[in-house]
Amino acid sequence: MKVCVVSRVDLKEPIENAQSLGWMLLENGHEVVYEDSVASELGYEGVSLSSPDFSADLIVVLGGDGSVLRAVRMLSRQVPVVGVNQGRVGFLTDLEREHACGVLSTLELPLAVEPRMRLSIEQDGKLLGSALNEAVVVTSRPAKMLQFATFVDGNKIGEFRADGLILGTPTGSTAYAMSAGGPIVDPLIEAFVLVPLAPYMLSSRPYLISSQSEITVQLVSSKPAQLVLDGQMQFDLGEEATLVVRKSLEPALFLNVGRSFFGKVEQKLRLL
Ligand SMILES: NC(=O)c1ccc[n+]([C@@H]2O[C@H](COP(=O)([O-])OP(=O)(O)OC[C@H]3O[C@@H](n4cnc5c(N)ncnc54)[C@H](O)[C@@H]3O)[C@@H](O)[C@H]2O)c1
Ligand SMILES: Nc1ncnc2c1ncn2[C@@H]1O[C@H](COP(=O)(O)OP(=O)(O)OP(=O)(O)O)[C@@H](O)[C@H]1O
Repeated sequence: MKVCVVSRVDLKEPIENAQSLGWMLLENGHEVVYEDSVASELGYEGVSLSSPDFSADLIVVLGGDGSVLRAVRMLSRQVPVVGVNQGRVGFLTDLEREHACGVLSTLELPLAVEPRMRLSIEQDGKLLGSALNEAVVVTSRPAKMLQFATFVDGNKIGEFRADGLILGTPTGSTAYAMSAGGPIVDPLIEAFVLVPLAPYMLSSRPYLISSQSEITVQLVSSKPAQLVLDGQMQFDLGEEATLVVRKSLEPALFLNVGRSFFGKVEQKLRLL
């Protein structure tokens, strides 16, 4: 099996662990490559996840949620990913450090994989990018409200004023959408979660919408706004921008290590 090791590079410990994990995998007969940024820290030649000819059977990410989101985003083509928690929360990292070597040394092909829905976001027919957690539209000017009109398959579902709007996936339902009052969604369900951010109305409810639908978000106000994908990619939206969001044809692929989603909700999110 060919394994690509990715690590956050802002801390020494994950880089050292990436090295020892790589050695352990080699001893177990696997081929090991390192992603460019960690490879350069270790003095190796690395591989780029975004290269069109990148290939691996598995990507092991040492880091937190940001590192997993980053790795999935960089991939030119989705391959199975598993995170080893070296972050604060690590909700998307299914392996804790103490169990990582034990689990990874016993892996064999074919791997058990869980597809995770992603979003595909377009503006004026042009693809802006994909998101595993969410697309957020927020005002560029703090404490100013935006006005949105939202449509599902062309049918208007509402027009409201708010600080912003989150359009998330089940994977993202435990992230920003949760903080904004959205439901926790089992990632085995495929759906969009639409949650307004601080809507200016007496009552507002989040929506759970079929993944087969096409969602349109229209900025009615002409105030400056930004689109942020997974907290990592930012776009300035022009006046009265219209975004179309669909289910991406390429889901992220998470290695299934048998960790219960609801167990993680209890262990990692109850006492944040
Ligand atoms: N108020 C909020 O809750 C809020 C605000 C901004 C961004 N975010 C989230 O941060 C994500 C980016 O993560 P980052 O680590 O690069 O940024 P970050 O460093 O700002 O941390 C965001 C926090 O959200 C957690 N998180 C991220 N994805 C998660 C998921 N799917 N389930 C549960 N927890 C999750 C991370 O562990 C981290 O503690 C964005 O996609 C967004 O969902 C949350
Ligand atoms: N290989 C990398 N190269 C450069 N920056 C990286 C790399 N991996 C991660 N980062 C950045 O390092 C920072 C910390 O990463 P990460 O989100 O994984 O840890 P955390 O915030 O401690 O954990 P969590 O998100 O689980 O709470 C983030 O800003 C992330 O984008």
